[in-house]
Amino acid sequence: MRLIAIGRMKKGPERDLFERYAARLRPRLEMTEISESRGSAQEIRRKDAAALLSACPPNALVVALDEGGATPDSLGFSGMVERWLESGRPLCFVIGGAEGLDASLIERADATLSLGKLTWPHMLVRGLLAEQLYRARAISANHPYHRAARP
Ligand SMILES: C[S@@+](CC[C@H](N)C(=O)[O-])C[C@H]1O[C@@H](n2cnc3c(N)ncnc32)[C@H](O)[C@@H]1O
Repeated sequence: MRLIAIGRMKKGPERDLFERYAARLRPRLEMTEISESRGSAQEIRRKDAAALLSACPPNALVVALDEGGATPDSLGFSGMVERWLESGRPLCFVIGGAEGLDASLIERADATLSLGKLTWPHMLVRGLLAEQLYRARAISANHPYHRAARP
Protein backbone atom coordinates (compact mmCIF):
# COMPACT_ATOMS: atom_id res chain seq x y z
CA MET A 1 0.00 0.00 0.00
CA ARG A 2 1.18 3.52 -0.69
CA LEU A 3 0.25 6.88 0.74
CA ILE A 4 0.88 9.81 -1.59
CA ALA A 5 0.58 13.16 0.10
CA ILE A 6 1.30 16.83 -0.43
CA GLY A 7 3.91 18.36 1.87
CA ARG A 8 7.03 17.16 3.59
CA MET A 9 6.57 16.09 7.16
CA LYS A 10 8.92 17.49 9.80
CA LYS A 11 9.83 15.68 13.00
CA GLY A 12 7.09 16.10 15.58
CA PRO A 13 3.92 14.58 17.02
CA GLU A 14 2.14 14.20 13.64
CA ARG A 15 5.06 12.24 12.26
CA ASP A 16 5.30 10.12 15.42
CA LEU A 17 1.59 9.29 15.15
CA PHE A 18 1.90 8.28 11.50
CA GLU A 19 5.02 6.19 12.08
CA ARG A 20 3.54 4.41 15.12
CA TYR A 21 0.80 2.83 12.98
CA ALA A 22 2.58 2.67 9.64
CA ALA A 23 5.35 0.57 11.24
CA ARG A 24 2.80 -1.99 12.47
CA LEU A 25 0.84 -2.28 9.21
CA ARG A 26 0.99 -5.30 6.92
CA PRO A 27 1.16 -4.94 4.01
CA ARG A 28 3.50 -2.04 4.64
CA LEU A 29 2.32 1.51 4.06
CA GLU A 30 4.97 3.26 1.99
CA MET A 31 4.94 7.04 1.81
CA THR A 32 5.57 9.32 -1.17
CA GLU A 33 5.69 13.01 -0.28
CA ILE A 34 5.22 15.72 -2.88
CA SER A 35 6.47 19.25 -2.32
CA GLU A 36 3.86 21.97 -2.02
CA SER A 37 3.43 23.97 -5.22
CA ARG A 38 2.86 27.71 -5.72
CA GLY A 39 0.29 29.81 -7.52
CA SER A 40 -3.40 30.57 -7.14
CA ALA A 41 -5.54 28.08 -5.23
CA GLN A 42 -6.80 26.66 -8.53
CA GLU A 43 -3.27 26.37 -9.97
CA ILE A 44 -2.04 24.66 -6.80
CA ARG A 45 -4.89 22.15 -6.91
CA ARG A 46 -4.18 21.37 -10.59
CA LYS A 47 -0.43 20.99 -10.06
CA ASP A 48 -0.97 18.89 -6.94
CA ALA A 49 -3.42 16.62 -8.78
CA ALA A 50 -0.98 16.08 -11.66
CA ALA A 51 1.88 15.32 -9.26
CA LEU A 52 -0.22 13.03 -7.07
CA LEU A 53 -1.52 11.05 -10.05
CA SER A 54 1.89 10.77 -11.68
CA ALA A 55 3.15 9.19 -8.44
CA CYS A 56 0.49 6.45 -8.77
CA PRO A 57 1.21 3.47 -11.04
CA PRO A 58 -1.09 3.54 -14.13
CA ASN A 59 -3.14 0.56 -12.89
CA ALA A 60 -3.36 1.86 -9.31
CA LEU A 61 -6.53 1.59 -7.28
CA VAL A 62 -6.68 5.20 -6.12
CA VAL A 63 -8.49 6.16 -2.92
CA ALA A 64 -8.85 9.94 -2.49
CA LEU A 65 -9.14 11.29 1.05
CA ASP A 66 -11.77 13.99 0.85
CA GLU A 67 -14.27 15.50 3.28
CA GLY A 68 -17.05 14.83 0.79
CA GLY A 69 -16.12 11.17 0.32
CA ALA A 70 -17.70 7.96 1.54
CA THR A 71 -18.12 7.63 5.31
CA PRO A 72 -17.97 3.93 6.22
CA ASP A 73 -17.70 2.85 9.85
CA SER A 74 -14.50 1.02 10.79
CA LEU A 75 -16.08 -2.39 10.13
CA GLY A 76 -17.23 -1.28 6.68
CA PHE A 77 -13.83 0.26 5.98
CA SER A 78 -12.17 -3.02 6.93
CA GLY A 79 -14.25 -4.84 4.30
CA MET A 80 -13.39 -2.20 1.70
CA VAL A 81 -9.66 -2.50 2.42
CA GLU A 82 -9.80 -6.30 2.06
CA ARG A 83 -11.57 -6.01 -1.31
CA TRP A 84 -9.08 -3.40 -2.50
CA LEU A 85 -6.13 -5.58 -1.49
CA GLU A 86 -7.69 -8.66 -3.12
CA SER A 87 -8.03 -6.71 -6.40
CA GLY A 88 -4.26 -7.18 -6.85
CA ARG A 89 -3.92 -3.59 -8.05
CA PRO A 90 -1.41 -1.29 -6.35
CA LEU A 91 -3.43 0.46 -3.64
CA CYS A 92 -2.70 4.20 -3.40
CA PHE A 93 -4.23 6.57 -0.84
CA VAL A 94 -4.02 10.23 -1.81
CA ILE A 95 -4.11 13.22 0.57
CA GLY A 96 -4.31 16.78 -0.71
CA GLY A 97 -2.58 19.91 0.50
CA ALA A 98 -3.91 23.11 2.06
CA GLU A 99 -6.07 23.82 -1.03
CA GLY A 100 -7.63 20.37 -1.09
CA LEU A 101 -7.94 17.96 -4.02
CA ASP A 102 -8.77 19.01 -7.57
CA ALA A 103 -12.05 17.70 -9.02
CA SER A 104 -10.06 15.89 -11.76
CA LEU A 105 -8.38 13.75 -9.12
CA ILE A 106 -11.65 12.94 -7.38
CA GLU A 107 -13.07 11.89 -10.78
CA ARG A 108 -10.06 9.65 -11.52
CA ALA A 109 -10.17 8.06 -8.05
CA ASP A 110 -11.65 4.57 -7.77
CA ALA A 111 -13.00 5.44 -4.33
CA THR A 112 -13.20 8.38 -1.96
CA LEU A 113 -12.91 8.29 1.80
CA SER A 114 -14.03 10.89 4.32
CA LEU A 115 -12.84 10.95 7.92
CA GLY A 116 -15.94 12.94 8.81
CA LYS A 117 -17.30 16.35 7.86
CA LEU A 118 -14.69 18.23 9.86
CA THR A 119 -11.62 19.51 8.03
CA TRP A 120 -8.45 17.99 9.48
CA PRO A 121 -4.93 19.36 8.98
CA HIS A 122 -3.40 17.33 6.14
CA MET A 123 -0.42 16.24 8.25
CA LEU A 124 -2.80 14.82 10.87
CA VAL A 125 -4.84 13.01 8.20
CA ARG A 126 -1.80 10.80 7.50
CA GLY A 127 -1.79 9.52 11.08
CA LEU A 128 -5.58 9.15 11.20
CA LEU A 129 -5.55 7.12 7.99
CA ALA A 130 -2.65 4.92 9.16
CA GLU A 131 -4.53 4.20 12.41
CA GLN A 132 -7.74 3.35 10.56
CA LEU A 133 -5.83 1.06 8.19
CA TYR A 134 -4.23 -0.65 11.18
CA ARG A 135 -7.68 -1.00 12.79
CA ALA A 136 -9.15 -2.31 9.52
CA ARG A 137 -6.47 -5.01 9.30
CA ALA A 138 -6.94 -5.86 12.99
CA ILE A 139 -10.70 -6.31 12.39
CA SER A 140 -10.03 -8.65 9.45
CA ALA A 141 -7.60 -10.69 11.56
CA ASN A 142 -10.01 -10.81 14.55
CA HIS A 143 -7.33 -9.08 16.60
CA PRO A 144 -8.67 -7.57 19.86
CA TYR A 145 -7.26 -4.09 19.02
CA HIS A 146 -10.76 -3.17 17.78
CA ARG A 147 -13.48 -3.39 20.47
CA ALA A 148 -16.73 -3.39 18.55
CA ALA A 149 -19.11 -3.48 21.52
CA ARG A 150 -20.96 -0.22 22.24
CA PRO A 151 -23.36 0.45 25.10
C1 LIG B 1 -6.53 20.97 5.00
S1 LIG B 1 -7.35 19.80 4.02
C2 LIG B 1 -7.91 20.75 2.63
C3 LIG B 1 -9.11 21.53 2.91
C4 LIG B 1 -9.72 22.02 1.62
N1 LIG B 1 -10.32 23.30 1.86
C5 LIG B 1 -10.77 21.05 1.07
O1 LIG B 1 -11.90 21.48 0.90
O2 LIG B 1 -10.46 19.87 0.83
C6 LIG B 1 -6.05 18.92 3.26
C7 LIG B 1 -6.36 17.52 2.83
O3 LIG B 1 -6.57 16.72 3.99
C8 LIG B 1 -7.51 15.70 3.71
N2 LIG B 1 -8.63 15.87 4.64
C9 LIG B 1 -8.87 16.88 5.53
N3 LIG B 1 -9.99 16.66 6.23
C10 LIG B 1 -10.49 15.47 5.79
C11 LIG B 1 -11.62 14.69 6.13
N4 LIG B 1 -12.50 15.09 7.04
N5 LIG B 1 -11.80 13.52 5.47
C12 LIG B 1 -10.93 13.10 4.53
N6 LIG B 1 -9.83 13.80 4.17
C13 LIG B 1 -9.62 14.97 4.78
C14 LIG B 1 -7.92 15.86 2.24
O4 LIG B 1 -7.15 14.99 1.43
C15 LIG B 1 -7.59 17.31 1.97
O5 LIG B 1 -7.33 17.51 0.60
